[in-house]
Amino acid sequence: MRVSLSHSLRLASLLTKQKTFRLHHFTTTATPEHSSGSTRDRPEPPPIRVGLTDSAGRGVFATRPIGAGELIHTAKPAVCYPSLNVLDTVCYYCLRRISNSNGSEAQRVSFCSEDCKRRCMEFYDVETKADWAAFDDYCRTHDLKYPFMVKRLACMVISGVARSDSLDILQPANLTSQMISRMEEEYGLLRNAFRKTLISDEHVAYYLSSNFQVLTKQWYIGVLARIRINAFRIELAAGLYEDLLSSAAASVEAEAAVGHAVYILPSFYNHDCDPNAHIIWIDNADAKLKALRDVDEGEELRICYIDASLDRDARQELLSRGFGFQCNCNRCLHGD
Ligand SMILES: C[S@@+](CC[C@H](N)C(=O)[O-])C[C@H]1O[C@@H](n2cnc3c(N)ncnc32)[C@H](O)[C@@H]1O
Repeated sequence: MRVSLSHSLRLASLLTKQKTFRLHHFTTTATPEHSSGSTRDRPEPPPIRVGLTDSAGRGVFATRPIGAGELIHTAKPAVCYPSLNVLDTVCYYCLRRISNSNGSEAQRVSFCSEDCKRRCMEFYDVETKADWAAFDDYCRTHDLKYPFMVKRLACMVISGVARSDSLDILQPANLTSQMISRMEEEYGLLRNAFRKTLISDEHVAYYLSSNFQVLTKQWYIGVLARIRINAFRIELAAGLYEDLLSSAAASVEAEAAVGHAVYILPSFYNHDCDPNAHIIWIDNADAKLKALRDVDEGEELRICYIDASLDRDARQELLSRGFGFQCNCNRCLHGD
């Protein structure tokens, strides 16, 4: 299907806005081999465009032939959060593994570098001023991971380092009334966490007064609905996998998850059970999108959201339950 020009332009403008207001959190770079001469310092835009597909909403298309194994682009998370069981062994900001935890007893989180610490402090300051006991306890008891990302985003918004609408461009999940009720309960705990302690802090109170009112119940539910469909579980591949060409993300032998993250551009990649691209993480939450095979100009780039080695019924069940769609990729259509 041809993409309408007005749609492309509207999307391009939205993406441009996203880039400008969140440069710190959303950057992409093209493969370095394609920069040369005077443009060396200015990375070329990635060889892709976002457009409409026939049957899967928006998708990512190659704007030139892309070779197997080529790094298509990288992406920094819009928001990420470490898995609770590795809180003391990964960087609280970028999710890099750290062998010697440098978190103090009081702080209980660690950073891999001064740079990560500095970036994180922009919003971690706000986080530490609130009382998260009830919120954290609720999430742990109910084995919920995504609300921790909303908690971080809320702190980023209050601190002024992220906009409250920074995930609005992403597709939201359809929510049942049961899901909404639970989110409302979580939201109450989030509000209380801030209410309990922030008022006494002048510095935070200042940010709170200008940024907190946008963090409504609708905001919380909207963000979670987007995280639900677009969050990636991050498993760091060892360095030697950097040049691995032939395995889909789900089949890369990786260590256990270090956390979850949401990105902007990578969220536009649709799913295929026989994908031509994959997303990998080498050192930290920075995502690398790579071509798994030669891709023609104009071809849609798709990644695999799940374990591609599962049988058709299991894949369909997972995709329907987790993402709310019926996969009609060639593999599924041929019953493979
Ligand atoms: C991460 S988003 C991908 C981008 C999305 N198409 C959009 O417009 O923002 C995932 C959603 O895209 C759609 N999708 C992705 N892969 C699909 C597929 N193979 N078949 C049908 N829908 C698909 C589903 O609605 C799914 O919930």
